[in-house]
Amino acid sequence: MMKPGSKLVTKGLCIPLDSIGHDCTDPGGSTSNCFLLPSWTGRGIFNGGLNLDEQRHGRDIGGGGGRATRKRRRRDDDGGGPRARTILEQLIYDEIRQCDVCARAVLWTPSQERRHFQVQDDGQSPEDHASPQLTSIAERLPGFIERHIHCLTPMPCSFCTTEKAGAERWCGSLYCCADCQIRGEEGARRNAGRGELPTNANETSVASSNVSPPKLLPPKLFFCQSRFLGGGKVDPDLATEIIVSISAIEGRFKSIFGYGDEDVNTATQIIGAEECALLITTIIACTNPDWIRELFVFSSKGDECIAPPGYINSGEESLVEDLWAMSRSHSSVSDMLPKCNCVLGTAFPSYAEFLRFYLDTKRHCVLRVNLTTHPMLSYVTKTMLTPRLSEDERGLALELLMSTCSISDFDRVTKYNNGSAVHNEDVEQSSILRWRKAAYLAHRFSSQSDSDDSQLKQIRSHLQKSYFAYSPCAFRRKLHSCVPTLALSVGDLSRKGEDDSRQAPLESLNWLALHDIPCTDTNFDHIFTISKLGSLEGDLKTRQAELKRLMGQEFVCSCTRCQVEARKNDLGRNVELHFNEVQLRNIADLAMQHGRFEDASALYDTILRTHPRNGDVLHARAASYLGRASASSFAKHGHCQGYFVKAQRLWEQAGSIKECLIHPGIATQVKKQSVYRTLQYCKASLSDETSIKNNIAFTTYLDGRCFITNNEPVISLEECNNIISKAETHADGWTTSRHYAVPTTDIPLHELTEIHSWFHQLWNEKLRPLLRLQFQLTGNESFTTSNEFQRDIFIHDCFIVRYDAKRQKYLPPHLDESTISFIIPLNSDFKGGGTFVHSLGRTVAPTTGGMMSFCGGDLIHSGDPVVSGVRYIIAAFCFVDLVDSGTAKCVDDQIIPSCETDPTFQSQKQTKLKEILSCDVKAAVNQAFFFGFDL
Ligand SMILES: O=C(O)CCC(=O)C(=O)O
Ligand SMILES: [Fe+2]
Repeated sequence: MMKPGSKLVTKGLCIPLDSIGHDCTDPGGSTSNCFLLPSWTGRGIFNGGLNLDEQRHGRDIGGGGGRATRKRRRRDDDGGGPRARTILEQLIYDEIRQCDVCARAVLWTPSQERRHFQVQDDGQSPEDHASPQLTSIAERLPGFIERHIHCLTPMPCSFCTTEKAGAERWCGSLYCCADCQIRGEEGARRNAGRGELPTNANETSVASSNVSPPKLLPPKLFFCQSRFLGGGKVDPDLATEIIVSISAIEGRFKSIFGYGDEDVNTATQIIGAEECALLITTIIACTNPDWIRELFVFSSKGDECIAPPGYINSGEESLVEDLWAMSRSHSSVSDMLPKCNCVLGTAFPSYAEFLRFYLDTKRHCVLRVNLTTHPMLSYVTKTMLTPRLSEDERGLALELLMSTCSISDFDRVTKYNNGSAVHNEDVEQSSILRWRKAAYLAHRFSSQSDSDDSQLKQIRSHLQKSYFAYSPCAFRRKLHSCVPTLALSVGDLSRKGEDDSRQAPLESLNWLALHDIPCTDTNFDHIFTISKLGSLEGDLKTRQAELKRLMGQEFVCSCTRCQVEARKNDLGRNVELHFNEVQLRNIADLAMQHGRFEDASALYDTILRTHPRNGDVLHARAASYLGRASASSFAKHGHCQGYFVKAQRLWEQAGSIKECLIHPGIATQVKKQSVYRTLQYCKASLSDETSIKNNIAFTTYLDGRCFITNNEPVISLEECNNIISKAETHADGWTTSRHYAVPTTDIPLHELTEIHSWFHQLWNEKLRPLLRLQFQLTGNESFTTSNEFQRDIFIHDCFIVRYDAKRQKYLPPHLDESTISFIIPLNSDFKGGGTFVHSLGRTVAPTTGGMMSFCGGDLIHSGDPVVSGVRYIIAAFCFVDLVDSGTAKCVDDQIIPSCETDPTFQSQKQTKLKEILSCDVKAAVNQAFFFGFDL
């Protein structure tokens, strides 16, 4: 803290006007020490929302310079009341200019130097060397100077983050050390030519201060999906810290606006609901400049609701620039909140008016957001072009979509599909996805029975609700990392751990721990990092280039991921790397989430060199093989290039390591291997199998990518009923979150012990030969690399699925993680349902006990909504892979410890396995730890 009485040396001064306005301490609104800021806020200013609109006068600060598209309205009605005419105000008017650094209104001293504050901590009283007027202000308003001395307290530089005494203050909220100050090349380029402000070309300080600070971006608002690894946990002590700091912000929010949770309506009076909704557009847009135009267009809703024409398609002085400028202006909620006072109790008549206010003041507001106009949803409306739906139905579908599908879910589903190999004819998939989903929802709506009315009402009331959203800019000062620990996540904390996250309403923004965050460091800045990149999926070069573009040419990211990737060639080799296991693990897990399985494999291998018995890493390593297996194109290779078999062998070996027994993931895989006899088939000789003839007739669709059996079932009606009854009486009940992106309500077959031997026989005698025949796995060796290998089909996951009109009715469009999937309907006493295959353009449903088989990883399909009754099916994900004569080893065998052969251990293992598998694996998987705050 600066000592009282520190000397303020002002060689020219840049003082954000709004901070002066806020300094007014005159509760009665007397004129003595109030400032009126003419036409600046676009509304009246301080003092309890007193609207001084009519009194606005003064010079046009924009003055024709600055940004061409953002000229301030000039008010020449200079006849304001006495309040407007205090000497002080006049002084200030004379000194108002637009700061060329922060682009806000500032006081400007006659010396016209573009320097900001400098502090000399010599214990002398404040003094202004350059401006008698300001000295005069200082004398009359001691608090005013104090305030700025306070502001000049050495701060961590916003750009390099080192705390430096005498760091300079760029503007209302950015602190920049001298080193960074001269680096803002990007800013300088952008500022060049905006010569409206008084300059003195002969003074070097002018030249150097013509440099804008490097751009700092708000965090990207992205939605974390935990594919294999279930999110992260945060050390409880750290979590408390964050919650404390966040509630402090929230407390500030409440005290500023003077209301608590109960008085939520106040907030909508601040800015109309419509505007709020559009502001969240802005907020989201701020997180990704590339979205802005699109989002603004999509969020247009009639004339009063669109951004003024000048802001769209206006070339280089575009909205994007403005938005970035805004995001630079404030660094914390407490910094920005006081400035919202000026509009307390008012609503903007139109979006244009609001936007003008927003852009002119550059105030990030805490807002109430009405989700009915959420841009994401408008976007959905726009692309929802289904001919099946009438206008009304479309509206209803949209409503229902909003109520049942969180953005994160929407994002996940589309991402999931976009990320996978998709056949050419499915290029329209994303729009199909949207309308298809909407169609389901419309369908669901139209099938609402009377008893569901209350649910509908609930949905409707949910839609009427509006929500608070903090601008992510508030958290802008968090450090960037290409392997961030945090992401902002939308959702309701009270529902954490619930099975169906798709149902979570968008009631809060939370910080989501992307992986475990241990409390190892007292410097939270380094622990809590976010990504400022739009996408983390790029390689080192791409990311560094993008970061330079975003943060300034000098910016070099030195996060662990960048460091590790710079040494990519050393991964997996016997070279000292100096990265710890946790760091490598986080980077590898991120690669898994991105589907960069090769990168992930190399990183896991590196960890396994030093921690060969780490169950988590072995499991993840096997999962990376499986990822590569499902990324292999069946059409191109005809098999998984050995990766499925490698994954299985690794799980087998991991399951034989003492330390790995307690690992639920490995235990499950080992159990599946024994139920589906995966390894037995992997090692079996195929000669006897190829002779199996199948006499089950089927019809071929889509050039051999989809088959449906004709009339003869593969399992009898009695068998179907038996499975249903076994499933319905299964002690552990139905699971709803086994599959990460599009979960079904199901029971895995490996849990239904009573039917294991029946299923094995069915697989061996009917299903496997039939599938081998359909997908030509026999007699077509052109896909294999040598005579040593033959192709075969393996089950990776098989489960009984349950749909009903009241719980899970349908399954959204998706691709399976499989080479081949099959579906066997177990009953027919329901309405609706069936498998919709998008390339076929219709819903297919084999007879009960019949089988539909298809390239699950290539064909988009979905489960049509069940309208009444309950639909049961067996579904399975299978992989086609290469099998050798039974002796092949994984290429990476050397990194895997050998199996324990001790017989005592083997029997302990069996007991332990049973124990693990009887416990609630679901709970173990749902370990993501959320922390944050309700809004
Ligand atoms: O319900 C259906 O017919 C489709 C099921 C499905 O696609 C799946 O479980 O992956
Ligand atoms: Fe599927």
